[in-house]
Amino acid sequence: MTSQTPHVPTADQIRRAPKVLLHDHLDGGLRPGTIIEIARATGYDGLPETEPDKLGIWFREAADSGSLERYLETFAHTCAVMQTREALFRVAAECAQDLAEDGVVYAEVRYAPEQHLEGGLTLEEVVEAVNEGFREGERRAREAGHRIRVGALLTAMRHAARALEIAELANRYRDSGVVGFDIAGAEAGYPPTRHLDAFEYLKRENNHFTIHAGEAFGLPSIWQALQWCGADRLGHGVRIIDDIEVGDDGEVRLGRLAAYVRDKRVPLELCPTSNLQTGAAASYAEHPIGLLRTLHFRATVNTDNRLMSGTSMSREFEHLVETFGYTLDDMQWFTVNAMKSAFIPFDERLAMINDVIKPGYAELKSEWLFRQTATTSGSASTAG
Ligand SMILES: O=c1[nH]cnc2c1ncn2[C@H]1C[C@H](O)[C@@H](CO)O1
Ligand SMILES: [Zn+2]
Repeated sequence: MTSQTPHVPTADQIRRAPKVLLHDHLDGGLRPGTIIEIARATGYDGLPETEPDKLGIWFREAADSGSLERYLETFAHTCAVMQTREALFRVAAECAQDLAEDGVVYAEVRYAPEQHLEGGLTLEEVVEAVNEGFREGERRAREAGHRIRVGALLTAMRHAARALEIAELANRYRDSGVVGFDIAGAEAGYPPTRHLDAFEYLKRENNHFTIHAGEAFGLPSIWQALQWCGADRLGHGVRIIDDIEVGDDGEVRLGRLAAYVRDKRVPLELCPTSNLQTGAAASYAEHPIGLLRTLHFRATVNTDNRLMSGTSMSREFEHLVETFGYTLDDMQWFTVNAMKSAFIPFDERLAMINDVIKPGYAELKSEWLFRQTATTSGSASTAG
């Protein structure tokens, strides 16, 4: 009987389960206490709160605006305290530590180097400081008994005009810590094709990129990202739901674009909580991730901005487990999907799946079985 019962994970098991994160912004994941300390040290006096708990709440509430543009305004404060080598190193190291502590075993963390030049750093110095911070965070995590690998994605801001330069930067550091490229920022009015030269350059270099598309703007943005720009993955891509029809009888019909995304196994970097804040979805229950998982799209679960959303990988999964009744098998499915879609070489992805992810879930499932057996025999003996 127990073997047919789904393994619904506890909060502790969700935290200990190996998780893979493809979409997380470095400037969206700072510890509130770190923001306050760096602001004091560097003389930034624009913070709306100076006590860590209150500042954390402020970010969550300010980001909870229902619009991507207003959500993005909060990054002025995090970027303001990420303008020196020391600050970038610290933020990156703490990011790797926090993710490892949360059970993330592989992460691709993105940031826009062009937003960290106000203190006089060069683009190269920014990338090197962040890379060194990630290595330090990985080392500290190892010391604390956690295993994590972090790769950087370099983002270009879509309203600016530095995408080719940032793409070239990503290509220069591809063998030293940078695994790919991305564009982010306000989507409406800034279509991906504005930066076609950067994407074409990366394709000629056989490099990888993802594009924020289908978050605040719908199908045309996704279509451009895939068919004009050649994106390997979609940042969000949640609005692909607009091309899926579910009839009253439950019959599902995919439009041409949705069919292409599913047939080609295009990875969707879904970020449920972030979508609730920017208005892309009304509730967890109504979030397209439920249907996309049922239809076997290459869906992955992500945090987007842990500070602005007050979230973590574990919390995202907690919401999904609570809403959709997901089991350890579902968690493993999302995690393997993410690992398959990472930008590191195939053999390294495979090794992560076979040596870390599958054994990790197998262990949790056997724990679960043990617990069930103990409970059943316990109740049997009481009854008897
Ligand atoms: O969800 C997002 N959509 C578009 N842009 C975003 C999102 N989250 C963060 N950004 C922007 C703000 C950051 O300053 C920038 C680089 O990480 O990327
Ligand atoms: Zn994002």
